[in-house]
Amino acid sequence: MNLTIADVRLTPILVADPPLLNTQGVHQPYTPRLIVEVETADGVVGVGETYGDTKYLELARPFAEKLIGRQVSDLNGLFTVADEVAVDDARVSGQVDVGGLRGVQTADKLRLSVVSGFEVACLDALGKALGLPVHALLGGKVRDAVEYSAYLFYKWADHPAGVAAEKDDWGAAVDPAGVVAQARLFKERYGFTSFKLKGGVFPPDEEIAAVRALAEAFPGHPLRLDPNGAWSVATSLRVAEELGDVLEYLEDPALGTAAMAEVAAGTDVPLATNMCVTTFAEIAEAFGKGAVQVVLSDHHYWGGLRNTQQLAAICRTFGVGVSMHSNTHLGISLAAMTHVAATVPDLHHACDSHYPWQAEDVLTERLVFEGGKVAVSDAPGLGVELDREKLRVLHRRWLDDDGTLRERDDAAAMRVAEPGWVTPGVPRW
Ligand SMILES: O=C([O-])[C@@H](O)[C@@H](O)[C@H](O)[C@@H](O)C(=O)[O-]
Ligand SMILES: [Mg+2]
Repeated sequence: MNLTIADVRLTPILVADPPLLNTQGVHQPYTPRLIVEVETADGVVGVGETYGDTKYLELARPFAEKLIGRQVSDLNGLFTVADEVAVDDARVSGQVDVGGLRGVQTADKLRLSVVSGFEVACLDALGKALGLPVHALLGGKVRDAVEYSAYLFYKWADHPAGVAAEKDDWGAAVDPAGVVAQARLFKERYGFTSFKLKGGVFPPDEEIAAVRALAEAFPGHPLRLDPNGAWSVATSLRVAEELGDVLEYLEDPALGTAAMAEVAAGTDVPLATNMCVTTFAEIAEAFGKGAVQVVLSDHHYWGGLRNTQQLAAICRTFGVGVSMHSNTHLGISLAAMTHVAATVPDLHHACDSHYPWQAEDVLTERLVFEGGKVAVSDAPGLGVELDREKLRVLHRRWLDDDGTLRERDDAAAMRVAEPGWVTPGVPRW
């Protein structure tokens, strides 16, 4: 068996995305992702996926060249190689990613986001070569299915008139009744039993009313609200007080560790984050201050599946919960999330996933949620197969784009509907 990396292919794509609202604005009609393929000298191909904005591509290209001749089994070596890839300072100093939605922006985090795509591709190739599923390479699954939550968004029925976009069949959701109707659809289509609402879109009282409506429609079901740091400490505490009886946790109510610590000190509602703890360097302060009770790992920016396991071990040590964050992603990443989640013993919350919003994928068969869960595949590697024709079509879309959609920019998308729109200052309420 020859595990030497003989070829690496990078395919940036644009994937259709519905008009989902958040505190920054609205999703663009197409969003960038990067598909990574690693091929061994024996012709075994492993696939990975990560963020596709230009700054990730800029790093992925030199990184890919350095991998030729290395072993797909050399997962630790990926971090050494990453350190050799220069990050343009202009990409990080004073910069935020998607208006701050992905937390702090550092050179290391950019590198790790690139590493994760390659790590998953190497694990997939290694698993296929050895005849083992990825979860086995990570130490073995402790559960046969991984639970996900319905990721509810305020949403328009369509992208603004005149904008080239794919039509979706979810309809609009701009008030409590719309949110409940969307939740019912999620339950009907995928069997989800816990619900997360992306907040920070409307004044807090409207979002409180939406969560109350969800609690009435789905009594006893775990509920979460995530305004992406849009609220002041006082507002966060008021929301916690009003919804404390129905919330499983409140996610990033206020921005930054200091504000989160203040909120945490004033409420018994657990706080979750995918914004103030997104790197190992941020853990000590946040845990020391008791700022967060659940860390939502995103294996893309934490540096892959094995780093996610390390994060889970640190969380366990400090009595902090762990679950998973999601940003727009396709089936390769859902498969990767499912494999690693299957290996984490203390996973007590359903993971997030945007996957139901992505009608397009690059796989021959979509992953399926049954009863809100994805079954953990025991097939070699990730257990997914790349559909080259679908990949070609989505890549063509990326090639044809004039550059405007190659960077995620929710504020720019909002300006199409509201020309004066600027990214709201924080706290917004
Ligand atoms: O897709 C969105 O609009 C979300 O707001 C996303 O960008 C966040 O990273 C995320 O899902 C979250 O939980 O904060
Ligand atoms: Mg969040």
